[in-house]
Amino acid sequence: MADTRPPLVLASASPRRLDLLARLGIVPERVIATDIDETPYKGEIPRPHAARLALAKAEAAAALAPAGIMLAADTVVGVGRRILPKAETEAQARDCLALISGRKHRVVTAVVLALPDGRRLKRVVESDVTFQRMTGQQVEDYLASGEWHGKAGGYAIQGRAEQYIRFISGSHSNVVGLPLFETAQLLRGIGWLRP
Ligand SMILES: Cc1cn([C@H]2C[C@H](O)[C@@H](COP(=O)(O)OP(=O)(O)OP(=O)(O)O)O2)c(=O)[nH]c1=O
Repeated sequence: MADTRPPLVLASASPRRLDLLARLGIVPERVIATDIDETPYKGEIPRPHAARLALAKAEAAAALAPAGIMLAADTVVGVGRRILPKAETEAQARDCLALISGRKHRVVTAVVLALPDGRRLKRVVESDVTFQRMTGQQVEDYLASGEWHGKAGGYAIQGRAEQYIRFISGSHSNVVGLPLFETAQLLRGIGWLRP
């Protein structure tokens, strides 16, 4: 039977999100990389920040592909009320690691669907990640790997950082960048995926 569903557009430049979607059996019709300002507002805390940016990415893509269903997400690493940066320099990554080493932090991913009829659906998912206390040598080794580059909180659970992660509470895919359980639920809710 012909597929009459609106095309699904991934509003993200992240190769990880494409890979995660593939695990739901989904290959988006199109990928639109958005370029929005990701600077937190003054005093903005992780959860509303992630939700605001995911919606902004969805809206930016919807303006380019109004007939499609936009799927956008934003992942933020928070320590308390503080939002850690996407580490662009080694110094930033070092600061992030110093903050998360030996303690628990929160990873928040907001997922937004923007539908052609104007509806906007959102789920915000939180996972807690506990790092062991990293030795100075471990920090140096990790920095030398370069895996921190461009990553929220200065690490990527899907790489060698996982050896320092003692415990995770919540969704692993959420930490990587797209919570698969909730994303599938959203897509089933609009009838795009079979129940
Ligand atoms: C904590 C953590 C973050 N990250 C990364 C994923 C993202 O690159 C980054 C969060 O930034 P995002 O702004 O959510 O995503 P992005 O810049 O990769 O893509 P786009 O904005 O186009 O959707 O942190 C990991 O890959 N693994 C992890 O364990």
